[in-house]
Amino acid sequence: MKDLLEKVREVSEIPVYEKSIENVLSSILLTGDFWKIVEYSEEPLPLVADIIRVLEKEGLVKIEDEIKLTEKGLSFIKEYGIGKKEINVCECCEGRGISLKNYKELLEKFKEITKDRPLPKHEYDQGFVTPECTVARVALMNSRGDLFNKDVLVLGDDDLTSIALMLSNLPRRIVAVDIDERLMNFIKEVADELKFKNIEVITLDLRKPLPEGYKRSFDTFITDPPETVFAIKTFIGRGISALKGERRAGYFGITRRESSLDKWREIQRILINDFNVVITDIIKDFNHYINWGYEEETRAWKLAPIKKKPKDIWYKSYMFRIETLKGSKGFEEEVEVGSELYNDAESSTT
Ligand SMILES: NCCCCN(CCCN)CCCN
Repeated sequence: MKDLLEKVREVSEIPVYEKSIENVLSSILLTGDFWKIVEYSEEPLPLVADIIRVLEKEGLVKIEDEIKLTEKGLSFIKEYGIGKKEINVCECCEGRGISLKNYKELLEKFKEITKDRPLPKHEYDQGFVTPECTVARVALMNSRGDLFNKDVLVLGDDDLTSIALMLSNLPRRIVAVDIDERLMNFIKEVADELKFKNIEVITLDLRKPLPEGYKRSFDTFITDPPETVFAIKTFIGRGISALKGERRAGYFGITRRESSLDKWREIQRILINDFNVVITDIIKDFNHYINWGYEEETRAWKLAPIKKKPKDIWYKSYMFRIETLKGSKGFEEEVEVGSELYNDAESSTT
């Protein structure tokens, strides 16, 4: 295992541990599909690709139309006592811990209204979640008392969370921010259809601080950012600077597909030390992303050992909920970045 570790370290910029290799091997025991191996391993995609290449060079796996252990690989896992990955996700709530029993009608209406929604655009790292996820976000936020008669800010809305919020009629006011004209027009049209008055749809460049009128003006924000440190600061930091004061809530998705645990620790340090907020929830695989269609244009495709598009959902993210307390503060500086907003060593689907 030690020399395997060394060989992966030689080729990968991402921190590698014995556990990383163990996670990949135990996932290969479960599936030969590359995208599902990435999902079950919970390691960043580029690292999984590096590990599989080293395993192949060492004769432990063979790569044909799927990824399989060789005889040598099977004796290796026996020697190290590596077991098959076990998935125990609740069939009823898909692991979210949120029941949609009060939202059945809203879910059907949401599916109906969004059936010809704008499709994901590569340039903005778009990839929307299933309707069940979007509606579960409303159910989650409402169960925490963060929606009824509250002012809610949606930073980036290819998931059309603002439409589910309008259908719920819970918030007092909604502001949806996006850089993509197609999404803004779509949301505006739906607001007109629903005769929903209390929504504002605007474009902001989140690399700049929020305009005065949006600072300290909301009770709740939700965002689903790319996961470079810059994006965490601009999307989540701006969201926190938009909150009115103490004991307000923020929600955002953080994935394992494009963020190692080392980056997770850095993100959590920024939340605790820079933004001085408290993390109240981290819900594994709350968000399930529908395959976005532009896979072949991404780094992930170049790294994938088998050039087959993903069959089912493999990209998921954890839902974080934070609350502000005394001394919490957002991010008010300007950032001068271009593609570094979307790309770092661990990202691959942007
Ligand atoms: N590039 C395709 C996948 C993008 C996922 N990220 C943006 C999702 C916007 N709804 C979110 C990653 C988790 N923060």
